[in-house]
Amino acid sequence: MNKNEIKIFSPATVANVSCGYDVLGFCLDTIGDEMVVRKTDRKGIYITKIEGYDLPLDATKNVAGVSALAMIADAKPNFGFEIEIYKNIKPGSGIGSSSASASGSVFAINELLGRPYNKTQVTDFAMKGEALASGSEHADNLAPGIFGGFTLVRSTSPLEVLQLPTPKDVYATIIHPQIEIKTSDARAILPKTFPLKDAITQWANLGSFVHALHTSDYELLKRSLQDVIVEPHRSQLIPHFAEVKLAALAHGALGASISGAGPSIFALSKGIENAKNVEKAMRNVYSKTSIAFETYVSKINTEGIREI
Ligand SMILES: Nc1ncnc2c1ncn2[C@@H]1O[C@H](COP(=O)(O)OP(=O)(O)OP(=O)(O)O)[C@@H](O)[C@H]1O
Ligand SMILES: N[C@@H](CCO)C(=O)O
Repeated sequence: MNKNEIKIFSPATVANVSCGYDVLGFCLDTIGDEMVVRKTDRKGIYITKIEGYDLPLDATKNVAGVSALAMIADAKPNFGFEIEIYKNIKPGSGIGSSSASASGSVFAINELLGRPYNKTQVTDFAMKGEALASGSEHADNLAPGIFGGFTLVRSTSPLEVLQLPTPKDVYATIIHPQIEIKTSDARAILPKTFPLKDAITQWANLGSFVHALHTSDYELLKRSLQDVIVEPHRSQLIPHFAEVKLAALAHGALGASISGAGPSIFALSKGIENAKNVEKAMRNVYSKTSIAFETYVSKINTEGIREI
């Protein structure tokens, strides 16, 4: 018997991970949204409650509704769904706020339907919602949320997601300065073409990063966490980015860069003590400014979205 209602935790995620613009991502554990989804007799998708941030209740204007509508257009159930969203991830934060909603609704509906779709298909429906927020279909926040751990999106059409191994001692530190950067704006400022020598550097780093995950080679991980394509352009949108990055590296981070489209900055470290030292160093930089901020230290969440 399928359930009538489910409550889920939909975690925040870090996309790009320095060397993997639009393809690489990982899943966090200490911050995420909660959602309740229940079956209802009236057909369609109804967002009945949103707490935390001011977002549209209209299902066609909310990423959670858009992905859910795409799923039910395919599944054609003879009932509908009500969605309640309890948001903790600030929209425009760079840690996958829109992605958590777009993937959470379809994960939950798939569970209530008795899991007719596999994780790749769930991600495909979620991409329809994510496109509403960013103006393009990309899955580098969605895939780690749905699959857990580190993921690589080899292709979006057709969608192919590779689940990568998570070395057991890797921890993430996030600093989120409370300014908003819209993903669509951060995408618009990027050049359309790049010098071949930069592309070579970037794909060498991406390949090495994936190899480092497979072999738990922390020194290689450190050398690979570099972005010569996107960071030089987007870092100008984030106050004190260079100081935060330098502070993180000086206090033991393996690497640091912009989380997704920013303004959040992430660092990866070996061991939780290093990750906490990096948090302190990052906080020191912003403490000297008038910009409000939040920080998080998190293990890599290898499960992804889960029922609670
Ligand atoms: N359920 C929702 N949750 C969050 N944002 C939503 C939702 N529905 C619609 N939006 C819109 O999506 C935009 C935020 O998405 P955006 O991709 O810019 O931020 P983000 O998801 O935090 O960033 P990133 O993808 O870089 O991690 C806002 O304009 C917001 O109004
Ligand atoms: N890869 C995306 C992630 C943000 O949604 C970007 O950086 O624009």
